[in-house]
Parts: sequence; C-alpha cells; structure tokens
Amino acid sequence: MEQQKERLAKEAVKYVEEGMVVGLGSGSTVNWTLEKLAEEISRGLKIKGVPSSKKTEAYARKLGIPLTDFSKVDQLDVAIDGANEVDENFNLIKGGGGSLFREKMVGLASKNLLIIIENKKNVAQLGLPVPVEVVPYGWRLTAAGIEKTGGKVRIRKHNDKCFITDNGNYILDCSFGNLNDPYRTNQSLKLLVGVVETGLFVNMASTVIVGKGEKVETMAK
Ligand SMILES: O=C[C@H](O)[C@H](O)[C@H](O)COP(=O)(O)O
Repeated sequence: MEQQKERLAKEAVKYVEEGMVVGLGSGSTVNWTLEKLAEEISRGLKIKGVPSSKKTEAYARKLGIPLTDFSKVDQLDVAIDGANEVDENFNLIKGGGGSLFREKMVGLASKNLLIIIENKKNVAQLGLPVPVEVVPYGWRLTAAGIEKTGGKVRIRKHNDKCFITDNGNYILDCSFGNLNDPYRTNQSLKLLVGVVETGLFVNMASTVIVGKGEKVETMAK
C-alpha cells in the first residue's frame, strides 16, 4: 500500500512546474507527495506551498518545502490532495483526517485540483459517512438539523474527547447511505446554522490519479 502511495506521489509531482504555487493537501497519501516534492526542491525546483492543515504545514516545514501565506496569493496553480472516496463524476468525500475546511479552501483557490487515491476509493456512487465541520456552540441542535435531512449523526471522538479541527470546531460524521445527488446533500447541509463546511467536494476535482496494482491511471475532466 505504501508503495502504491509512493507511485501516486511520483505521478502527482509531474504536475508541479517551476515557479508554481502549490496547494498541499492532507493525509497519508499526500505525505508521500510532500517527500517527492522535497526531493525535487533539493534538486533545484523552486515552488511555494500552501498547506491545508497544521499537520501538513509542520511536515512540509520539516522537509524544507518553502511555504507562503494563503492570504498573499490570489490563485494556486495546482493542489494535490487525497480523498476518502471519489465517484465517477469526480465528486469526493474528504475529511477522514478532519482537514476538510482548509482543504476545500485550497482546492477552490486552485486552477487544478489533483486527487490521488488507491483504487478501492474509486466508487460508482459515494456512500461513506460525510464528515461535517460544525461550530461547537449548539452542536446538538446542528446535529438534530442534520438528522432531519435524513443523516445519522455521530460526533467524532479522539481519545474519548471530541475531535477538534484546526479551526477549533467539531466533526460530525453523517451517514446518508448511497448519495444519489451529492450536490443536493451538500446544499441542504450548508443551509443549517452551525455547519461550517462539509466533506462533500462537488464538481471541484479536475484530475484524479488512481493507483491500480503496480500502475497508476490518470483521469482528467
Ligand atoms: O481530512 C483529511 C483528508 O480529506 C484526506 O485527504 C483524506 O482523509 C485521505 O487521507 P489518506 O490519504 O490518509 O487516506
């Protein structure tokens, strides 16, 4: 599995060119990309990274990847990120690591959102629980609102305590079963007071690289 992630990372860094501002996603697959990027940087590649989580920021700094302040750039050239599930229309479920809000911002700001996944995450229809970042204040009311839209809600825990995102919020993992219309599910969640952002990335990814055994397959919109 790690070898496959490494292969995906090697393929992903081919999209990074001299002078680019690069969105750095989060998660174990992206960590491999950070390592490959650091290798290219040590060979002379000049880029600036915008991290999508505190973990990614710390790892990128450790590897010596130059970073820039998100507020200082208008647009990113490419963002490389992982996902928990990707459907055949390139809709994504993200947020398994709780970084969905910053990942969505970074993805939105990028000309090309490039997703790297193992084949098992490549599905016909999204169906995993959707991570939803909510403000802690009044979260039970927000959860009740989500249940009214048909979701079964579980608050995410870490070491018996509520998991806290980089933005100081909670994550509610919301099961809806198979999503026939991810756009509508996302829209109805976004209307609820207390919802900061959802892990449904609809119509955002432009390139998906899938690891299949010893090969990688690239699909582009
Ligand atoms: O919040 C976490 C992110 O959305 C990750 O990109 C996603 O969970 C995939 O992570 P991994 O590459 O570790 O499976």
